[in-house]
Amino acid sequence: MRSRQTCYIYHEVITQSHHLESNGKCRQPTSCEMWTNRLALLATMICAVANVSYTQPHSRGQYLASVFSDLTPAEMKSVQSFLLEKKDFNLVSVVDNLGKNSIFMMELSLPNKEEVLDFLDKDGPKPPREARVVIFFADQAHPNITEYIVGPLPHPYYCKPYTLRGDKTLNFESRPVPIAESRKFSDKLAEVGKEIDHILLESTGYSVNNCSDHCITFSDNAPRGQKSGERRTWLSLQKLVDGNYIQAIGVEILINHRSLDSNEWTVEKVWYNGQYFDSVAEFVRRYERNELKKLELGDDTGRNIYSTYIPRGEYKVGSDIPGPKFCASPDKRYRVLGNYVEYAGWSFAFRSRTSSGLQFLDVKYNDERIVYELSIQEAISFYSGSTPESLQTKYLDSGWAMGSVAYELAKGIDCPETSTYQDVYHFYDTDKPIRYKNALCIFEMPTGIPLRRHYDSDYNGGFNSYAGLENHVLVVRTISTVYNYDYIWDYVFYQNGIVEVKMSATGYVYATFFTPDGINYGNRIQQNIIGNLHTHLVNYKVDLDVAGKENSFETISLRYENITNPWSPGEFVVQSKLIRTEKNTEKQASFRFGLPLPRHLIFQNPNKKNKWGHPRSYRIQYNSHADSVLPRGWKEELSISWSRYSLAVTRYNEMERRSSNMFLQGDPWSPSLYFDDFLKNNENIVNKDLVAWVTVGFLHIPHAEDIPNTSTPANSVGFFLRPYNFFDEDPSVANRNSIVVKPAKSDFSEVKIQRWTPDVINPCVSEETFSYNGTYLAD
Ligand SMILES: Cn1cnc(CC=O)c1
Ligand SMILES: [Ca+2]
Ligand SMILES: [Ca+2]
Ligand SMILES: [Cu+2]
Repeated sequence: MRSRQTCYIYHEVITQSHHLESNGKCRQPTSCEMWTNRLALLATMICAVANVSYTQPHSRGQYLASVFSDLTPAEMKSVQSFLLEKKDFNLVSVVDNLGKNSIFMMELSLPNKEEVLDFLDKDGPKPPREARVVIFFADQAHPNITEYIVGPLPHPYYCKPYTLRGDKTLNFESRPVPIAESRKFSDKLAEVGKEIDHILLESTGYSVNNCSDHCITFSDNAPRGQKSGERRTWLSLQKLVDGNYIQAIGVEILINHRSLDSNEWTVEKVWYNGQYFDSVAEFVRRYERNELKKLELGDDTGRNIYSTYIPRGEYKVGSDIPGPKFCASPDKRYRVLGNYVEYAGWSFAFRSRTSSGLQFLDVKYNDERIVYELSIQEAISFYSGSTPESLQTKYLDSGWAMGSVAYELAKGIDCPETSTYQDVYHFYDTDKPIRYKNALCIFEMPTGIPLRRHYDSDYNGGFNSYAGLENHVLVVRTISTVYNYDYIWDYVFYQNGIVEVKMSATGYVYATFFTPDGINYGNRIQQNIIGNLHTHLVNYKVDLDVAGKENSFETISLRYENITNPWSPGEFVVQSKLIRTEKNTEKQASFRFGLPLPRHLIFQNPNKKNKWGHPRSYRIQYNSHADSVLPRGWKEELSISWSRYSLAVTRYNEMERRSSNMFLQGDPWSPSLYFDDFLKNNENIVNKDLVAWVTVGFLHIPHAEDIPNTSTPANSVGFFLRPYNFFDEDPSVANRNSIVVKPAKSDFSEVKIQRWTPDVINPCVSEETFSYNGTYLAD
């Protein structure tokens, strides 16, 4: 019997037998229990025949959310076995096989939204589970990358070409660099090292071969060339010490690795101390003849500490005492059932998409859907510099396995110890599913600022009342480490219907060797190091379904008006007036990046009104400080055309599931996905299923304090989804944690405290009961 496989037959039969209410509770307890027992037995038997073990979903919500759950390791293995049996595919292991056919990646392929909604909302059939599989066919007359849909899971019998990218083909050179290819970079460097190690040793004290504790490593950059079809990568040589990313030694090498036979790879250029050479031989010859400006880094004993975490210096007040810790009661106020979460009014499903990262689905508040999908699409960092690598670097991180590099979270540092941690499985550049232990955390926390409060003074040293509500939020977090950088992805669910989406950047900056003109592109952040200017941009897909799928989009701006003062004739009053503008088409609803946005951006259902007659709406509010990274249409810019807009609103289209993909990094010049095409037909967006494509980011000019790491404070960007006349009042009024205090005696010697939760004394709740005085009289 296969392990960890979920079989939901029982639940489906139960649901369809109408013994369950839509909330998953038994309608007629006695007969339901009887059915439950009988069907559980039946289900166990059916599942056993189907060779899968039976797991009972705990709630209807969990059962429904399973339509979005990532592939299980068992499903991945069954897809792999099914494909390996296809003789015409001729698949072999990814290990050490540049020129062979192999499975590169697989992940869940979501069913169409229509089908999913039918299942979620109308008791329709559960759509079959399918995998999207990326295969590198290297061993062909025309090597190609082909994507397939394999299903139904867990026992696949079909394999169909993936058609959701339309007719755009994938250029073979656009494939991400697999580990097997990356290892060949090391081999090539070792080969080059044989010719240049004596120079490296003399110049830097470090070498590639026979180097003991003075070894050289490298970072490879991208894009890998200047035009479509190229695979030419600059390697920047660095000291192999902790924090090698900020330990460049002033040597960069350009490798042409287009051939699938690494013996045919060539070194096309060498850059050394600001000078270019056309070959390794030319470099060695000119060095030996003293025809170049030599590097002299000298003895670096004790000088590498800057890139480490080893404490140095001292605070005024000693920090050798452990700091306060996060404390939570063991009775959690949220429920995590597989990929389904419930918290306060919220419920949602989530998954950790291998290709691009976290994706939230079917996000509901009080059982009403607000967002169908909220997901990361792409994270980029485009650089400037004076060294060949830095002026070339334009990273599109989904080309660097952004979704699959969410590693183990450290309890108490990356997330509170008391969080719920989940393992995540990926099948990416591997021959078997890989478990990423504790790669995702979910926790509730107090924000340390009230959600709302009011102190009602009597303006005479006392008060009429005090009332407040503590602000607790639920956070779902993963952290992707894309080589040097660590991106912390937070999704924060507030009790008042707000969702905050936030990316915080930390980790090592990407830094290059100091050259005098480097100062035009960054700050000198160590003796030999420039921190190069770059812009981080993140694109998100937000498929809001506000009070239904049929939505419209409106902006609100302010305009000054100059009117006659009605109560003082002859006087004029200047004030702001609301300008509400409904945007009718996709082009009207796309806003140039870098230009100020209208004050409010509102998604609404014009046919559903709140109690006060306003269309029920959600608003997107930005926290972003970036400008564009390249002129429109310039070469690599074509691959990030989503970055032309801080917001683009499109009509939902099943063919427009994502704005980016893992192949654009490899060929940004003739992109296999061109976001601007989504807007080309300029569809009408009034009363339609709408999708918002949100771009946020920040300019980063690394400075001395980015050593050793970029720190999270002040390096966060994101946006809020906030209710805007969606409710009739703040829905956090349902929260029972409110506290109201009123004087019980006119001399304030006693107060009356009103509360709706027990006043518990417990170190994780509080160390003393709540008390309040309220007066502000002099002692
Ligand atoms: C190699 N690489 C790709 N992306 C990064 C993060 C940003 O600089 C690094
Ligand atoms: Ca369109
Ligand atoms: Ca929508
Ligand atoms: Cu940065």
